[in-house]
Amino acid sequence: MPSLVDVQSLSKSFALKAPGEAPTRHFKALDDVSFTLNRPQRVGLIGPSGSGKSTLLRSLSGLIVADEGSGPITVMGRTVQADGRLGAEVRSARADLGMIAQQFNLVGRLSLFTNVALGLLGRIPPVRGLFGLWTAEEKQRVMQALDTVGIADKASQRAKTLSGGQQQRGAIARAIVQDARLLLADEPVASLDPVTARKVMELLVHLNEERGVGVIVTLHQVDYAMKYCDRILALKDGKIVYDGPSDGLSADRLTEIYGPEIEQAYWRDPS
Ligand SMILES: Nc1ncnc2c1ncn2[C@@H]1O[C@H](COP(=O)(O)OP(=O)(O)OP(=O)(O)O)[C@@H](O)[C@H]1O
Repeated sequence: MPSLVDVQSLSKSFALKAPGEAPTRHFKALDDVSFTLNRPQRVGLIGPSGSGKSTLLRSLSGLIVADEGSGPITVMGRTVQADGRLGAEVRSARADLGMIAQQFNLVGRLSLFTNVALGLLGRIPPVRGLFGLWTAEEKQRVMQALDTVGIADKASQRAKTLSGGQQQRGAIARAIVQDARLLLADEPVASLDPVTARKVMELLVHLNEERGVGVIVTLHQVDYAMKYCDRILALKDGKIVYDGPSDGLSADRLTEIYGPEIEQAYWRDPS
């Protein structure tokens, strides 16, 4: 069995330049990052602001192309990118990747139902999706996914009229319909209140435990990462400084990783 995701020697540099001037130097946002998920775990990706978390997630999905010489990134054995180029199999690798961002996950003017049904696009002829010609079985699948995340009653509502938490649940339903094997979530609870945030995190745990979906989630709240994830990857200055079980990360180690930002890294869960 190929690993769910494998990242080898991933580096990503950005040019630093003033407007209108040639780049003066390069800055490494990711520096020789390697890790593997051999089974569907819940990985909390943490680290201070600017440590490279989003850059890593975007590299995993092929939205960012890494530096030349970076080793391959594979998802279920298919190459997303290698040596600074997207792989030939990137489209089929993406079919297994679900993505959730902090905001703007859904197309506002489309109904929640249509947004979730768009998760089918990688697996059906595009023209059918374009005209919304879903089969009865597909419609049922969409409604079941909406039911799983608890917002089936909102199916016909335009996405832009949904609350932030409902939109996040819609994005999770879309990943369910897509039958994603790995979910990449970039600060999915950052703009939510603690109660809604908890519900969204619990849905990610459900996806992982009941459906065997691997989850890599960036979180500003270290306590959320420790509570809901079984593995923590901590980044600092673009390097992995911790990769291990959530209960193996001591408060001292966290303070060392976050520095003065540690004060803001906790969102004390009221429960
Ligand atoms: N397109 C870009 N051009 C130049 N620099 C970039 C670009 N994208 C990211 N960076 C830089 O790379 C570093 C890592 O950014 P990234 O967004 O991955 O950090 P992060 O850990 O997700 O931060 P945060 O927690 O604040 O969201 C930062 O210093 C950022 O300014």
